[in-house]
Amino acid sequence: MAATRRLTHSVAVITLNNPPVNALSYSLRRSIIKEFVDASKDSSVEAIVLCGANGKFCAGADIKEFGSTSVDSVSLNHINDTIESCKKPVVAAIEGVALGGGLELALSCHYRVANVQSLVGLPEVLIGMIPAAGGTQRLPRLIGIPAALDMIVRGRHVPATEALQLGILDEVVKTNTIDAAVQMAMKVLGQPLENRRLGTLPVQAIPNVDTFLDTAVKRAKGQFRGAQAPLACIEAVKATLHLPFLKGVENERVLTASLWSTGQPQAQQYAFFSEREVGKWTTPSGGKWDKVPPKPIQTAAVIGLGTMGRGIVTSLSKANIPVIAIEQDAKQLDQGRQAVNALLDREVEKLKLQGKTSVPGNGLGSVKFTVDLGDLHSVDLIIEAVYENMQLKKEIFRKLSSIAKPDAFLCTNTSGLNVDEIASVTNRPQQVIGTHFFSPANIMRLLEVVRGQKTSLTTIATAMSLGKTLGKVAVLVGNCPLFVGNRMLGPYLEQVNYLLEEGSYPEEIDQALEEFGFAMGPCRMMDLAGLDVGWRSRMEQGLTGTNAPPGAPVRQRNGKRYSPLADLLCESGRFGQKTGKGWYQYEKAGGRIAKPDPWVRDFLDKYRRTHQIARHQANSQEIQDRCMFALINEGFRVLEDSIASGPEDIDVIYNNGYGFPKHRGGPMYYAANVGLPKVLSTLENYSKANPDVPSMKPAFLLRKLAAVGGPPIKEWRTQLGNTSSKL
Ligand SMILES: C/C=C(\C)C(=O)SCCNC(=O)CCNC(=O)[C@H](O)C(C)(C)COP(=O)(O)OP(=O)(O)OC[C@H]1O[C@@H](n2cnc3c(N)ncnc32)[C@H](O)[C@@H]1OP(=O)(O)O
Repeated sequence: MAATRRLTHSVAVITLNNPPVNALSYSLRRSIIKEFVDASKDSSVEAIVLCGANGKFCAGADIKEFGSTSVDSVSLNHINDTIESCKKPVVAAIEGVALGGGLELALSCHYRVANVQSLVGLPEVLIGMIPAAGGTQRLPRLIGIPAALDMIVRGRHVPATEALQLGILDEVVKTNTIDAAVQMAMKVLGQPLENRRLGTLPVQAIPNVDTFLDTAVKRAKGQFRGAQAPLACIEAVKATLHLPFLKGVENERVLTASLWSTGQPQAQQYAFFSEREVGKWTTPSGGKWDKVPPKPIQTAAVIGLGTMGRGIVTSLSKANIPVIAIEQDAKQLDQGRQAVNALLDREVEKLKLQGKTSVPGNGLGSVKFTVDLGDLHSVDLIIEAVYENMQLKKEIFRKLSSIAKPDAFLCTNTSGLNVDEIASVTNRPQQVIGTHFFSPANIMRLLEVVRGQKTSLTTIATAMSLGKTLGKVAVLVGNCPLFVGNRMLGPYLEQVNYLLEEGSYPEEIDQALEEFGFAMGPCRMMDLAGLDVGWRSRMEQGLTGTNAPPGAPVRQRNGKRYSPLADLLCESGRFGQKTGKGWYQYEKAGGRIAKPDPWVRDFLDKYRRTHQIARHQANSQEIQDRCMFALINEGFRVLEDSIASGPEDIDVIYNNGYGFPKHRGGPMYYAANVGLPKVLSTLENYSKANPDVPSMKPAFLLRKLAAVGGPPIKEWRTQLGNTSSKL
């Protein structure tokens, strides 16, 4: 990891080289400053170009070095100030990415030339930080407060063409970026540099700036629910209005220290690295991500064009994979076609904004709509996405066995059905795998890849690689009812129901969990998903309806506590958003604006009277603890059963599929942070008082880890040691 220097004409080209992304580690920074100072002193050098090796400019500070106690004598701020004040023109040649400290470095150069394919941005907020190497001070001085604030608070990766329009870049090129930067350096020789030093420029005034910033704070509080970094970003940008540049940079440092003390950056950086770690899957049979090459997927098919199927088709097309989309009859096919086309139109609009419409077909894979399963004879991978019915799925997989080419992969999009049972009806169980997409599938980042007993390593590698191609974060999980995410949701929602029975109202529970940081409280989530889904499943399990055991106590099943509340809502036609009524009332069937419903309050009050339940109104802390610890406890059981290979996998699933607040790291990271002994004792107390709620009985693994003092999360895997593996 070093910066190297060569001379082209009279231009010194300094190349940052620290694979894979030229992160600004301590040693790279030391090397950059040495080469830069040497070049600026060298009389044969008239101008300097900064560029990155391996087609990338720089992805910013080395996140792995954050929090390290080593003395940092070469700060990025020092480098940036040295560059900016250089008397020779300095040009940044941006290829690939200039992110975070990478863009801050480029902003301290006097000119910026970028490749048309490159992305620039200040995404520090996504790892719980602010751009603290002068980014919050230089960018507003360059492009104005509104545009800078938008980029910094959202952490957006901005395509080069947009960055050119914003004024971040001086030139965008399609061919050799470094040559273009050298040309630019030669062209500007002799021109004054004063107005190119962003740190010396005033920030452009905007009308009603205070109102503008207050609105930004309100919006960020609503949108990011408890995350401190977006607010600190606004605070830092605001300082450009009343502090001189150097004081503004000092303020960045103070804000960073204060953020660090909240623990949120550490949690978000754990989440960042966990997302990358889950791609490095292993299996106990010795399979490993870097040993098993995936098969290329040139064509794909999706069976079923309901909500999930439409999103999956769109997702494949977006990744430029030609898709065959299948429905069972002409009417449903037509509905599916219209819906997919509408989704694809939106994608084209987005590509237009990114200036990417010159690619043939707009860079989208073609979609062929058909009702003929026979059309699938030559596709590489088929995703079945019909509704959750085992018999129907088996029937389709039986047919696919004879239709699909022998080496085709068969995927089932299920949120919890047994992948082995589906695979068992095929002539190729080794090529069958579960791909659990999350709705809307063209937007949600999570993909649970569910491995069956007979799934081959090549099939795993191919499904995991497909997930990456689709821009998703794919997590390999074992096959058990409901897999990881939905399985953990069970005990969480059980607590929600018990809290409702005991005296909380839906809006109080939602408020407590939204304050915790969840994107959506559980009652609104159940309304969105449809209360009838769980009701049907409970009927099938014989817990309610005509199959329920005759004479069973209303609030008990098989000796365990049972809440019939959701069944009663469904019996009165309240299925959630789709019927305009559920735990809330909506403006119309299919409406989205949830309003507390006096009917529900009345219903809950009557229910308590009928069952003589003394009202207990839990406060926010109790609601959060009971729901979170129920979720976490099941997470430990998932680990005991080896359904997920580590706590990071669970956290990635929850952060990306269930709206868990990333600034808390994920449920398992949160547990480690709260302290496992505390989680254990809370569960023990609850369990003693409620022996009929087995889901709250502390998991064995939780006890085991708490007994050794609750080690840091990165040490948990070693304790998982001897568990029998289903992966
Ligand atoms: C104050 C704070 C300042 C000044 C900062 O600069 S904070 C850092 C700001 N930068 C970022 O947040 C960028 C983070 N990186 C990314 O968004 C992406 O990695 C990428 C867009 C740069 C590349 O994406 P992709 O091609 O998909 O590759 P991966 O994400 O898988 O990354 C490849 C490996 O590089 C490691 N990596 C990436 N960025 C950093 C970084 N800034 N510091 C340290 N390491 C980084 C990443 O973990 C991958 O590592 P391996 O998994 O391969 O070991």
